[in-house]
Amino acid sequence: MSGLVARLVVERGAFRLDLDLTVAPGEVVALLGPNGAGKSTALAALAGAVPLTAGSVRLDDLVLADAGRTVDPSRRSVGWVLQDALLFPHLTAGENVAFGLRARGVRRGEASATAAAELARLGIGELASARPREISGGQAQRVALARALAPRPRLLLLDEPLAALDVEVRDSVRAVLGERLRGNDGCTVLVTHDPVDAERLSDRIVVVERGVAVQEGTAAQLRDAPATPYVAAMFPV
Ligand SMILES: Nc1ncnc2c1ncn2[C@@H]1O[C@H](COP(=O)(O)OP(=O)(O)OP(=O)(O)O)[C@@H](O)[C@H]1O
Repeated sequence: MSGLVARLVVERGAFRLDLDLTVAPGEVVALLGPNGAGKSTALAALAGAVPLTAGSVRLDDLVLADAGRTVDPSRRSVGWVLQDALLFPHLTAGENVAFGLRARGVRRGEASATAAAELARLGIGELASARPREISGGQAQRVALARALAPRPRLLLLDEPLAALDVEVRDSVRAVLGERLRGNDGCTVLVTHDPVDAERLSDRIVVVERGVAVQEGTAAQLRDAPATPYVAAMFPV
């Protein structure tokens, strides 16, 4: 079966995450939940940055992780974007985007052409030669998204990618990201505590509270029949 099929069991002190997650190719699934629910832990486990206590992560035909084992990062087709762009300050925007492609063995000319095309898709083609200190926070986050998307990862992990942005900038980056995700054939998992991000960017929302999924569905389904007070508060009628 293609796509992501994961059972994530992670124990961190007193906290236990126990989450089943499947994402079809082309699908965007949002993990929505309050602080400390385990969303970032789930994403880090999918990325191989946190070991599984039990369970497994399978992406297409490859097992990326199971208890006590993760596949070498070079064999994982995974892109990860965090709240802060974390660009390399000494590289231009185009070089930042090309970096991941070069690391995968893509030749310099092809990597820079692909990087330029990806920056253009995210609406910042004119910034390819700019350095991170010359661009705004919203532009930097678009560069970080371009860097993750350019190698066409089979799995894209977005951890609160809009949370650090001002409201107006947030709306425009959300719109461009939504458009880009609609044309993406990989699996995407978006972590957010913002119901607007979840509703606008995902096909399906999984609500996580205290390490477990309490409900899943579209925003309309969650609004119609909220399973917990948190879901009711996030999706008022
Ligand atoms: N490095 C760590 N070591 C031990 N426990 C941790 C570590 N990181 C997170 N935790 C614990 O794991 C639990 C889940 O945290 P996590 O960051 O995954 O939640 P979250 O839903 O992403 O919340 P937030 O929105 O606040 O980031 C919390 O109880 C937290 O204290």
